[in-house]
Amino acid sequence: MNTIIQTYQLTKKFKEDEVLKPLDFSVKKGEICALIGKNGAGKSTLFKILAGQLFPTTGEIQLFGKSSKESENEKKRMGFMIETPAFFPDFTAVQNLEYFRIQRGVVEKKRIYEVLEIVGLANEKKKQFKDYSMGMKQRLGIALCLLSNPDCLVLDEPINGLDVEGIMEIRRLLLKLNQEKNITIVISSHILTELKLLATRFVFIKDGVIVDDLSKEALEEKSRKQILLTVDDSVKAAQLLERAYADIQFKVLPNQAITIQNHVESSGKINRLLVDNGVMVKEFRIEALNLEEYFLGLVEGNKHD
Ligand SMILES: Nc1ncnc2c1ncn2[C@@H]1O[C@H](COP(=O)(O)OP(=O)(O)OP(=O)(O)O)[C@@H](O)[C@H]1O
Repeated sequence: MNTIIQTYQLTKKFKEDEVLKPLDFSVKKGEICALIGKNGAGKSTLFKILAGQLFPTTGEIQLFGKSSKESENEKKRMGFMIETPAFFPDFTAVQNLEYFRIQRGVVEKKRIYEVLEIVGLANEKKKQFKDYSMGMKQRLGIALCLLSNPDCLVLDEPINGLDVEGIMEIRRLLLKLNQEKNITIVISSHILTELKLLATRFVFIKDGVIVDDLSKEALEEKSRKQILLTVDDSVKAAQLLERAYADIQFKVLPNQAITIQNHVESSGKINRLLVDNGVMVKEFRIEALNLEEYFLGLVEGNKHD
């Protein structure tokens, strides 16, 4: 069974507010799948539904090929960190994990020492949770997810608020879990540069809709180039572009400059479109696009600065 998570036409409404539109989201075994979207795009809502913390309004979820109604055993193969767990501030890592181990009644005590070893906290025997750095706290959260020996981890913004060192520690840990322990990972974050270093697949969500779904290679290929043009009337140029290409992704920059992230292969037609409609094109070139701009183009849509 290669598909670990699959949703079919999953929707979620809060009163009249449809925050997930019919969503087919899937994760395959071995992937590190990044879920990328702006605040409020629906990432946590999707994760909470997968974790069983929220009910979907409509739609279906399968975990490891079993429908959610019959997937009690499959749920145990998942580890979720959706909010930072409520650890006891005065407890050490071992005491905190022991509390949750007993509460969940899942595993032998020796697993606590194994997971602390995995997340690099095995030597922090005496330190209380309140004296941990943010990175250590997040790693303890991941250790808690690992207690039940899951095959798949779902982590909602695990690197939020961490400094560079903390982020690197989490990256190393997640890569180790994926590559050495064969754990599939789903991760959301706003730190795009970090996701690029980590993820093998990129799913972009905007207003509850998946707007793109790319492998690492496809993302690199797709985001390689953009058109940069300078015109005498960027507002008119923007209107012409929108009218000619419904799905065009572009940004209007200061000084009458515009960058266009897709339709790069139609650069000649775009130039002619503008000129034929009375826009003076002062500069027109194709340049390399960095990945951040591609990410932002997708999750923000056309942006007029
Ligand atoms: N319990 C709730 N009741 C009503 N609206 C909610 C509830 N939970 C989330 N929402 C709304 O659903 C939308 C999606 O929220 P969600 O937390 O899933 O976004 P997100 O992509 O995780 O954002 P962020 O990056 O800020 O965490 C938002 O408009 C939010 O206000």
